Amino acid sequence: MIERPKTPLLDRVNLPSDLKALSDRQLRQLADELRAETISAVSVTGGHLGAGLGVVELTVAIHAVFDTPRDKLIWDVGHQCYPHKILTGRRDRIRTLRQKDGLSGFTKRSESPYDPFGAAHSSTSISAALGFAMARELGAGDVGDAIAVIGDGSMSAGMAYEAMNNAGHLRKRLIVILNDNEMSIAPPVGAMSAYLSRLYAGAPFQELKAAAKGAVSLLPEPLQEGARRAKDMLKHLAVGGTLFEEMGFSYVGPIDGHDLDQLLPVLRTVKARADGPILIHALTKKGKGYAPAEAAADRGHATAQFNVLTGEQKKAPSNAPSYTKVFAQSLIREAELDDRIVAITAAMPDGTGLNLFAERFPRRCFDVGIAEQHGVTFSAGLAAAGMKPFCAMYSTFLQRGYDQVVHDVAIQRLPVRFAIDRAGLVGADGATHAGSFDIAFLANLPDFVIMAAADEAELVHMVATAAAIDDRPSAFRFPRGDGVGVEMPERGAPLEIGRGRILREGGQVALLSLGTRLSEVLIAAEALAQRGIRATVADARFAKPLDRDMILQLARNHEALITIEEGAIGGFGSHVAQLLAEAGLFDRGLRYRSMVLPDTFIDQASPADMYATAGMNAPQIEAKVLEALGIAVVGERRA
Ligand SMILES: Cc1ncc(C[n+]2csc(CCOP(=O)(O)OP(=O)(O)O)c2C)c(N)n1
Ligand SMILES: CC(=O)[C@@H](O)[C@H](O)COP(=O)(O)O
Ligand SMILES: [Mg+2]
Repeated sequence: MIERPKTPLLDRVNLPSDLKALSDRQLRQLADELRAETISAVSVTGGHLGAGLGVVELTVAIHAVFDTPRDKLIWDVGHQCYPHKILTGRRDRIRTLRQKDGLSGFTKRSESPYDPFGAAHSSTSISAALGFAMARELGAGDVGDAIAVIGDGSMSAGMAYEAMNNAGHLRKRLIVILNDNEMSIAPPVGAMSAYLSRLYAGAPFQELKAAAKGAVSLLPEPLQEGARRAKDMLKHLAVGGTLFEEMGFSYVGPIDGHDLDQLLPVLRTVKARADGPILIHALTKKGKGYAPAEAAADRGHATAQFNVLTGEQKKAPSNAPSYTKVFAQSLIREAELDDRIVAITAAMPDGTGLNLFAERFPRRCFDVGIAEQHGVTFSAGLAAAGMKPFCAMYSTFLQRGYDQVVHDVAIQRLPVRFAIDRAGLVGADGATHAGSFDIAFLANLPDFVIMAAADEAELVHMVATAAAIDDRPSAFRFPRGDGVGVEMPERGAPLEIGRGRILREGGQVALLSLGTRLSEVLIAAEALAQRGIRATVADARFAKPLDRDMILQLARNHEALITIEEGAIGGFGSHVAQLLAEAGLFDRGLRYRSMVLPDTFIDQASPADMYATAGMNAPQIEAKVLEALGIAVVGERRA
């Protein structure tokens, strides 16, 4: 178990500059304390545990050797940055991680000068670091070294190679640390992952190669002797380069990323001698030093609050299945009937539920790595060849594949089905992971069919509908978390395309909901009834094509029409407004309001709190109706 040292060094460290006074032996002690503090903090807050535990020694070594914040340390994704936050003046707030008004779970420029570049989506670090490096070369600002720390999973994304390609061409000093723990969220896939494993297996080969190049001193001490001995042998051998060297990087490694006796000398040497792009390959263990994390299938990637002694997580009980599970089970049922159905995930098999699909249909499920752009076009290729691809992505990550959605899918009218999980506000991951934009960025594409599930039963039908749409692209969206507990259909029945449904007849005001705000709308309608206001409630089901007949009827037969959706401006409400304007209904005095996410990025909190901030919970819907009808409420408190 984790033991707290008697004289904590961590108490003497507030900023990285405090590390400069510590000996290497003390840095080792500090690393142990930092690991214990990280575990303790995450046990209280929940969050990304395994990745941070894997970089504790790297974090200490980088801050001990380099001069942050002048040197720019850029963590890829940023989910491993908790130890970094503790060492950079944020220890006093570390138990507010991912909470409302607390520290972000990722790096964030507005939070600290030690976070020079924010992240949360992967594979951006080398590009950003190269930007800093070139700004330094051009004399801009007070910029020292630029150091990107990128994981092996994040190395599967095209952006990382685009950046290395550029860096190899520019040939300026740039430090990339490849944090290779042989894990993404799930075990990593792909040829690159296999290549890194071969480099790992070939550690002695690196000694030989370094010897061949006379670069022995760049190796950590324990490897130097072997390399020296190998030198004679090498006189007669030809030694090839790693992929990184072929791309213009010097390559150092692989080294043990938990051994400060290797990390410190390598980083010091690199700091003293690097004169171009250099990649340090560090081997680490995700979850290192905390047995329950090391033993977990995901190596403790993300966790709820937990008991430090047992590792047991505290999870809230639920009476309803998660939307993700309902999607996966529905897709499996459809796929049992149609062997053209295939599923695609970009490194999120568990998060999208496709792990279940893969168990049932291993040959029909593709994990393409963190490669959303490729995943979309790969799906388009499958569709063009007559398959029925379900491309399952989180709303926020689909953003990365937008040109592919437009150029490869929509323009060619290919029937790719986008299963968009984590639609709407997601909670603790905050603004970077909010699924705010997909309705807007898809609904403006000609011929797309776009659905939003109001509850988990609706989701079953939408999966069946998407399976049946074979002549054009389609998408259905659903939120993070559990359903509302409605009765579930035996199996999905395809919906009529572009038809909504009326759930409650009122007559005075019409509330037209798209997605899971429906339950809040129904609560608001009930509260309005208590005031004697009769509200009609409709579920649009489709953001595209719109149910024109239903919407025009609602507009003509009510004093006011209010739309509500879990998406940013420019989505469903804008399309409804366009329809109403074209039909001349504004000229006839219709009171129309559109409730959308506000034009601001909302920081992390619980989803309910975030929706309160967005003004989209039941009391705020009720207030919107009163305002639209011109009814003043005096002396009432509103949530
Ligand atoms: C563009 C994008 N797609 C997917 C994700 C979800 N995601 C977060 S971390 C992660 C795995 C990263 O693996 P790696 O870089 O090896 O870091 P590790 O967790 O192993 O330290 C994934 C897929 C993301 N953050 N960004
Ligand atoms: C860092 C990252 O991008 C993922 O780990 C993400 O936090 C997962 O989110 P879910 O918990 O919604 O699957
Ligand atoms: Mg990894």
